[in-house]
Amino acid sequence: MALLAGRTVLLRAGVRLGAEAATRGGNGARRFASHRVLVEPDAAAGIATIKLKNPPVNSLSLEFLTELIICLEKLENDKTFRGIILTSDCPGIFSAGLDLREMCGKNPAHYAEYWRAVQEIWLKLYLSNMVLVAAINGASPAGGCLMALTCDYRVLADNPRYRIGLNETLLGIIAPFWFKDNLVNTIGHRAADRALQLGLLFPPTEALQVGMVDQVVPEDQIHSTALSVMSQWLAIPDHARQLTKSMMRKATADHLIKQREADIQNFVSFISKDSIQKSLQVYLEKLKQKKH
Ligand SMILES: CCCCCC/C=C/CC(=O)SCCNC(=O)CCNC(=O)[C@H](O)C(C)(C)COP(=O)(O)OP(=O)(O)OC[C@H]1O[C@@H](n2cnc3c(N)ncnc32)[C@H](O)[C@@H]1OP(=O)(O)O
Repeated sequence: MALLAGRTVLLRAGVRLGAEAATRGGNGARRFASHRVLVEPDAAAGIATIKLKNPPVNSLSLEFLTELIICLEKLENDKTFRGIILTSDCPGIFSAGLDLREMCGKNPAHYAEYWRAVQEIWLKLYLSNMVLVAAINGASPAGGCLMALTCDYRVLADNPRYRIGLNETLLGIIAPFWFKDNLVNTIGHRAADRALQLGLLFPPTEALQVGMVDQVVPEDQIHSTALSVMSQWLAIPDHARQLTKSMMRKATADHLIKQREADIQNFVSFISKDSIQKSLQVYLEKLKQKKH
């Protein structure tokens, strides 16, 4: 995949992305943005803040995931940056998780392409050499929670509506083994067993108690807290921290890498089942009717 600044690019995945915009930020650093992924660089500090902007709920569509993957590749390859703060530009929502419309009423080739992108974003985030701090400023169910779980540190804004967890069973679907592995590594086996089976979405106090997040702070302090955590982590020599991160995470990532194709086939056959399609459609319909 290649990104040509200022041009429209056609990606291997067949997703057409709009032109990349580049402007100068307040500190003179280059600010770049795709349609849905805003990047605010602070070159002097070596930190880039990624703001997810796919309204209304930052659902992870194929196009959105593709933009995010490209953005992470660019930052990973740019020696200026040693840390990323991952946050949302959509008020009250970090991310609603995978886009249910990508998993409903499509063909097997589409499901396979979509799932490969989901795997890719997880691997990119989970194995990033940079320090990743999630500044979770909104609700964060399922795939939204998974993205946060890939980070090295999670700060959650203190608002009871901002629930976080892997709620897949509530939709009649099953979190894949690598979602489970990531959760177990974060909160331990017993808590993950309970949380996954019940599809628990934890409000901030409980999320902190169970270890799903590392810190809960008033909403207006979320970015400053993320910055101060980042500076602690960046005080560690990169090579030592990176090798340690890799030692801690490699086995979990390899578990997926070794069976990526089988995992895709498993997803495609599961999601194509009539009963699963029906459950997802009913769930989507309920979401839509909630307002009326
Ligand atoms: C081996 C097989 C393995 C299969 C594993 C598959 C793994 C899947 C992991 C996932 O991530 S599945 C997605 C799970 N996500 C959710 O359950 C979240 C659902 N959404 C919500 O709970 C709420 O929307 C919210 C995030 C709490 C926000 O609430 P709010 O009241 O602010 O907004 P809404 O009115 O509910 O939604 C606005 C708008 O957005 C649509 N929408 C919400 N979530 C999604 C989504 N995940 N995908 C697609 N669209 C979504 C919602 O339908 C509304 O649409 P409308 O057209 O404006 O009515």
